[in-house]
Amino acid sequence: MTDILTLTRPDDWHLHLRDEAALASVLPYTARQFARAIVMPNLRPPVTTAAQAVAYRERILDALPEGSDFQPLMTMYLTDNTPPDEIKRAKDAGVVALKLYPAGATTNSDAGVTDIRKTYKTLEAMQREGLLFLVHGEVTDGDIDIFDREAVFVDRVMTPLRAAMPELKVVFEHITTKEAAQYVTESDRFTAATITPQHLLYNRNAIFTGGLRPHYYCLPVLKREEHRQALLKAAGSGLPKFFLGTDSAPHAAQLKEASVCGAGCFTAVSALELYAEAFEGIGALDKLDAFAGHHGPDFYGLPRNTGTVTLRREPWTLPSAVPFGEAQLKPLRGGETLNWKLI
Ligand SMILES: NC(=O)N[C@@H](CC(=O)O)C(=O)O
Ligand SMILES: [Zn+2]
Ligand SMILES: [Zn+2]
Repeated sequence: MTDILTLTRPDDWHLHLRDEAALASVLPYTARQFARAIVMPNLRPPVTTAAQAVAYRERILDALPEGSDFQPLMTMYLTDNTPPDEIKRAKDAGVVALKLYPAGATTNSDAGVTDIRKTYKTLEAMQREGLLFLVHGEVTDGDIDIFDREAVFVDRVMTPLRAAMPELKVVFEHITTKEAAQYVTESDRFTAATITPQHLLYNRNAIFTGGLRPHYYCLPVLKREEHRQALLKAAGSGLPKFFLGTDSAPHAAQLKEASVCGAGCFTAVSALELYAEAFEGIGALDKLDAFAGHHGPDFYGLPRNTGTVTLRREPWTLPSAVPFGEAQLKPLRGGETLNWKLI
């Protein structure tokens, strides 16, 4: 049995850092575990211009702990009205990707895209400039069952999008279904996917075990066990199309535990430990290094990190709550024992 895991210093290819006091509270956890992260733009108001992305990057760098060399990789929020010529400015500003939030799909998505065809001119500019397109892959029609929204997105949006924009690099973010895993597995080298720790570790029963558990509620929502098994197979396959993206999404505990609970699981405190548990569960610990440290930078066309991090088999108790500005934040699995520990 392996007791020490040495991994290439990893990156988080899907992360929510928020802003201001919340940003200052959560950033150190990610900066401790990861060298770089793709920072999601769904602030209020969203990050829709290159200038806003540059300003947000400055706020992140200012909030970093002394001596940290963590690097935020910036994204912009695509709207129906993002002008194609903003893409050149984004590229020059070092923005690496734009994010698709179908309007109304998830947390802070009200300014999102109402019909993807409205954005095709801008997507063409991205394809030309080599910016990536990151998609929250759920349709939002009220008549589609929430558990089917990702599978329907594959047919209604992904397939036509790929045909229209064949050389645009697309990351299908936080995939949750066997349909999405299969779609990405069978697609060409321009399509990849991130997978979260919660979708590898839990099926939808986790939301309802002994009562309603808001901290297991994220979007896309946890699915049936057969889907979790398909995600484990994809993550543990060694295929370079699948890589680590925590989707760590902090919401104050008082808002998670309210009559209407925001979507998002906060996993930044113990992300690598949670992935190690998931990979160990399927006997694929040897595949974690490439999933966490190689496939992401290779797909983004960025250098892999040098240096390593070490996980040790050592039981420890995850704090049940951590400060979040003036409020509190409850990590997924808080108060429970984890078997791996980042040292
Ligand atoms: N994943 C979530 O449930 N929530 C994310 C938004 C998102 O990634 O969809 C958030 O910003 O809170
Ligand atoms: Zn999302
Ligand atoms: Zn997210």
